[in-house]
Amino acid sequence: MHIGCPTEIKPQEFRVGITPAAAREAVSHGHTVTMQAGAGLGAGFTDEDYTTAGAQIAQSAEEVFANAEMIVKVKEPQAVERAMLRKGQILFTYLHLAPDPEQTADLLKSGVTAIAYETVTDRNGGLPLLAPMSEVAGRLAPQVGSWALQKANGGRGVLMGGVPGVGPAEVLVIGGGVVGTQAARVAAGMGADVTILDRSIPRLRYLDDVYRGVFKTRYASADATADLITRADMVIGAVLIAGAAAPKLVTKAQLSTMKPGAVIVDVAIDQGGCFETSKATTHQDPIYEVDGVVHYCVANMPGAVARTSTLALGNATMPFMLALADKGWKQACADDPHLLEGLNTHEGQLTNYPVGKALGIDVLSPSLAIKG
Ligand SMILES: NC(=O)C1=CN([C@@H]2O[C@H](COP(=O)(O)OP(=O)(O)OC[C@H]3O[C@@H](n4cnc5c(N)ncnc54)[C@H](O)[C@@H]3O)[C@@H](O)[C@H]2O)C=CC1
Ligand SMILES: CC(=O)C(=O)O
Ligand SMILES: [Mg+2]
Repeated sequence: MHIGCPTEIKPQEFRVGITPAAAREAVSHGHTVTMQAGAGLGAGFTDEDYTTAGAQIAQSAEEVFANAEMIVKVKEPQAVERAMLRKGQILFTYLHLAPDPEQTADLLKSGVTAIAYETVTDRNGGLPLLAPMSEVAGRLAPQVGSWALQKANGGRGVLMGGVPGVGPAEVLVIGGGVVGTQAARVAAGMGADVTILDRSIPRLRYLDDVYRGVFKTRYASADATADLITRADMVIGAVLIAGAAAPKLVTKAQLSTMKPGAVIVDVAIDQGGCFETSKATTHQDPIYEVDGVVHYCVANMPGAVARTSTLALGNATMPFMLALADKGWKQACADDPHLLEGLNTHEGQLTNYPVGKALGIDVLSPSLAIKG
């Protein structure tokens, strides 16, 4: 199969969809890999690293999109990229369609067969292609949040760990999955007083057992959320219902109950965000203020640490990319029901139920799509 990997064009996105190691494996399986010139530079990989691995270099994105049977990327295709997709082509990348009707309409119109990293599952109920980036974003969240807490950035001027005689920052993490756990670990490591809220009691039990008091856990009732946000210096949004639009857990009216200069880091922004006042921002202009509360809502946080993120994402996507290339998407998805859950669009039809529900679009069952 001819696999193509363009340079990411989302603002300040420095990751790349294929590492030289993944290119080498694909070539050793008999596939052709074409990288857009310079695609790996932001992550520290030169064109020579790719040609040494057996890949070819194309001078433009147009050339990559025109020739590849499968496009492997990181972020959702931007409008100019969507215009280059076609029926019969596979797109393997993050999509986050539930909060994005425009992108969904374009993908359906193109006829492309789109497999979204974030809805591929594993046998433990996890999301193996989201998890590595959730680990990165979770570990970054207290780091960017503590920067936003500084006075010059509009924050309360509170130091995460406090100092002897002065208490630490209070950090509330809503959602104790991959992002939430990593965020809580790092915030606690910085010396903050951390509480995790989750709706899953088994998950709270696991966190309590494993972390033994490094942070506190609370059940995420609306009452507990309303109470804890009034005390927090930083609130990190980390909930997910796979594929679906994020539930709004803090309303605009509730912001006035928070401390002036408190910081919200809404990591769940890529699924629409879990604060009513969240809107996606970029690394170039990451924060804004609503009712005295600083909001950080960057939808591609891992792009900030592109080298680490590219290596972690590449490790996770490679076996799936190889299966798609070796067998073709229909056989690969027929053999692996977890990969089939990644199928979001095929030949003009939506094939993911939570996305269909969020957008009010009829869904073709993915198991019928592979038979068609
Ligand atoms: N902004 C960015 O750059 C990035 C964003 N993300 C996003 O972060 C979000 C979280 O991802 P993961 O941690 O991997 O998901 P996960 O599935 O591991 O964890 C989500 C947690 O939220 C909990 N939850 C669901 N509804 C809840 C509610 N109403 N109240 C409290 N808890 C609730 C679940 O029980 C689960 O423990 C996703 O939207 C993901 O796409 C991930 C990576 C990068
Ligand atoms: C998960 C995601 O959206 C990202 O890594 O950018
Ligand atoms: Mg996005």
